[in-house]
Amino acid sequence: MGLRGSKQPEAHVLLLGLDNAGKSTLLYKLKHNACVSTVPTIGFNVEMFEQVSKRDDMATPKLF
Ligand SMILES: Nc1nc2c(ncn2[C@@H]2O[C@H](COP(=O)(O)OP(=O)(O)OP(=O)(O)O)[C@@H](O)[C@H]2O)c(=O)[nH]1
Ligand SMILES: [Mg+2]
Repeated sequence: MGLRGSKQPEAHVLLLGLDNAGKSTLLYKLKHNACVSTVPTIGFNVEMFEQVSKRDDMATPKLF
């Protein structure tokens, strides 16, 4: 892991919370770096991320 040419490690992340807690908003903010209008999710949302943001990018997250 971490060696040049080696495969990036994969992670599966489960985001849980109460109804209307902001799960979808957070998911799409992280995915698209944009604040999107949401409707209550029926079932669940699945998104794939190609690369995790660098630590510095996440140091001061601004959702709104
Ligand atoms: N003030 C404030 N409102 C937020 C924040 N995050 C989300 N919201 C609002 O909360 C409401 C619900 O957000 P969602 O992301 O749809 O919540 P959810 O957890 O996915 O809801 P369900 O899919 O019904 O479980 C929306 O009106 C958002 O705009 C936040 O950090 N601050
Ligand atoms: Mg939702």
